[in-house]
Amino acid sequence: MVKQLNEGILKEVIVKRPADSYKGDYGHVLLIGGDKQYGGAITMAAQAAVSSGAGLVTVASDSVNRSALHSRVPEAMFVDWSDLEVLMEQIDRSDVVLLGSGMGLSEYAVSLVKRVLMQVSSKQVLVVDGSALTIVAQENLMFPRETFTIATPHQVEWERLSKIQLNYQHEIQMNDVQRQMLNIDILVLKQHHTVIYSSDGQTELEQGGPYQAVGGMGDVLAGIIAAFVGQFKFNMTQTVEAAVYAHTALADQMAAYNYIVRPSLLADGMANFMARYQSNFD
Ligand SMILES: NC(=O)C1=CN([C@@H]2O[C@H](COP(=O)(O)OP(=O)(O)OC[C@H]3O[C@@H](n4cnc5c(N)ncnc54)[C@H](OP(=O)(O)O)[C@@H]3O)[C@@H](O)[C@H]2O)[C@@H](O)CC1
Ligand SMILES: Nc1ncnc2c1ncn2[C@@H]1O[C@H](COP(=O)(O)OP(=O)(O)O)[C@@H](O)[C@H]1O
Ligand SMILES: [Mg+2]
Repeated sequence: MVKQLNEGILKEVIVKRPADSYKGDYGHVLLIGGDKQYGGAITMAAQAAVSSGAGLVTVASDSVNRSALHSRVPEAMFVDWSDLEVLMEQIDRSDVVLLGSGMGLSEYAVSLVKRVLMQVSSKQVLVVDGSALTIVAQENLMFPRETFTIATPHQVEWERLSKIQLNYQHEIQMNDVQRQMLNIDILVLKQHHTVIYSSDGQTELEQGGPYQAVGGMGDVLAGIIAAFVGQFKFNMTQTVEAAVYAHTALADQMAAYNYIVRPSLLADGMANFMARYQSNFD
């Protein structure tokens, strides 16, 4: 049976911060993506990660994106992704690695995806989005068994990965079998009513609408998920459910007075949204 997500998940997961905590308690998130064409995608993911409470955010991207990223998200650190030695050190030091938003499909991107999948260990949580999903499918790669892996495909990315055609993706059982075969711990199958698959079962999101059909909306979701799993020491499935619910609940609120929801504004609105839904709020 597919459960429906509701607002209760936010109060379960988004807790008030202890007074004596510091940035190291809230996760070091490394975002790898953004080629010469898609710098905006990784910038929006970084914006979302910072605004959703990640303690430390580092972006590894094509060097062409450095100043644009810093002008929008000065909180984020930057690594040129062509410096593999530094990048591998950054992976070892991070709690969460988000791979793929705006990464593109170049030969270098393919080699980088292979390298990152080899480097991550049981110490990191891996979030795989966008082009990295297409690369994994095209190159017949496997997600690493020892690393907790969250994949966030839209339906065509899922078709490439799972070989399940779009028309058959309502078959819950079939998607779950493919999830397990691919070593994906949590599958966020994005669509009009997004479904989350994990060993805890399936949950569906009833909220959301076409005002979210804007390029970058998925990149922002990936950044929110990465920040949530980096900071909330809670059941992993529920943490991802809270991230998915928060992303769309805020979009619904913004759509009350906007024809479409700009992903970058949604990213910036997350800190305010989380303050309004945190539990133990005095
Ligand atoms: N500002 C930036 O930098 C941005 C950068 N971005 C980055 O771009 C990279 C490529 O990602 P992508 O999703 O744009 O392209 P891809 O994986 O080829 O899939 C599209 C193909 O699938 C088809 N399609 C059919 N149904 C669909 C559905 N429900 N949902 C989606 N697609 C559907 C669609 O059909 P068509 O629309 O052509 O008829 C088309 O043939 C990725 O790394 C991403 O992060 C973007 O986030 C945008 C903002
Ligand atoms: N009509 C819709 N109803 C509900 N959610 C939508 C709709 N269209 C898009 N979305 C949401 O927007 C996001 C789009 O993700 P994705 O296709 O990866 O975008 P991008 O790669 O451009 O950032 C997903 O979270 C998806 O569920
Ligand atoms: Mg996407």
